[in-house]
Amino acid sequence: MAERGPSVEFSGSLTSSILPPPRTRIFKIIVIGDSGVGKTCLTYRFCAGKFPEKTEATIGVDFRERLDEIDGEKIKIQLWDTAGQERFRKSMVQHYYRNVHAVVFVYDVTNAASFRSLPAWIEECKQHALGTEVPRILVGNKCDLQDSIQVSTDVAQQFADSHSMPLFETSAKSPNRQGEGSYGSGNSDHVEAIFMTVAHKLKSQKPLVLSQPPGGSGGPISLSRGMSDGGDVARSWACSSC
Ligand SMILES: Nc1nc2c(ncn2[C@@H]2O[C@H](COP(=O)(O)OP(=O)(O)OP(=O)(O)O)[C@@H](O)[C@H]2O)c(=O)[nH]1
Repeated sequence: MAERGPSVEFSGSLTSSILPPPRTRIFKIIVIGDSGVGKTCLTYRFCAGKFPEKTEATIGVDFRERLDEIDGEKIKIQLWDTAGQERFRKSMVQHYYRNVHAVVFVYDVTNAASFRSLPAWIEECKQHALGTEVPRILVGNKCDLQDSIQVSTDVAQQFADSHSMPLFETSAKSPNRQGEGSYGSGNSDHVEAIFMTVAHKLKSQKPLVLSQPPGGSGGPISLSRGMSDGGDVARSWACSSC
């Protein structure tokens, strides 16, 4: 009869010193819309906490990241600031759409053409196999320019409803006008709250989708299927915190 070897019991503290530290989940959120609507400024505002002094047209894509703790879990919110100009997008476009967790469509409330372009941006997402299971939101930027508004909240809301997206109106430049939180008669949302709402939404979807070991971007990235709900996620969520 074979002898049993010594049994080893791990105490809680020993276990925790042996197990690798928990991985940091990464949420990849792409920000798309016409050139000049303020994608760079919005992503900069969220990641750096301020409005950039000067911006230039994005070429290809820029990444901005922010590490947050949501319900006790470290989450890396990775914003992909994509070029609005066609000539700066071409070679990169397929990279934007790989392993995307959420999409932020941006238009400029003072530029009706940027609003009319939205169906084309939605179509581009569709062509890259991004379905409605991937949470999408609509952001009307530059609400600080109250005298130049060309896209009313009503019209934007109808569009958002017809595409099952929550609508947020904001300003990357002065997101809450010294804390008043509103422009004119409408409400405007903080840039911070908008992206955090997306992150909370993603966090509430169970499976690990894209993860990276702690300690930076050098390590391997592992992938697994996400979006357990199966149903039409975009239809079922809205901003609760703004
Ligand atoms: N008043 C005002 N101006 C803004 C706001 N957001 C951006 N801008 C200005 O709009 C211009 C374009 O902003 P960007 O963030 O570079 O626009 P973009 O969408 O990233 O443009 P591309 O990189 O070409 O796709 C800049 O001059 C910004 O200063 C805002 O909330 N209010």
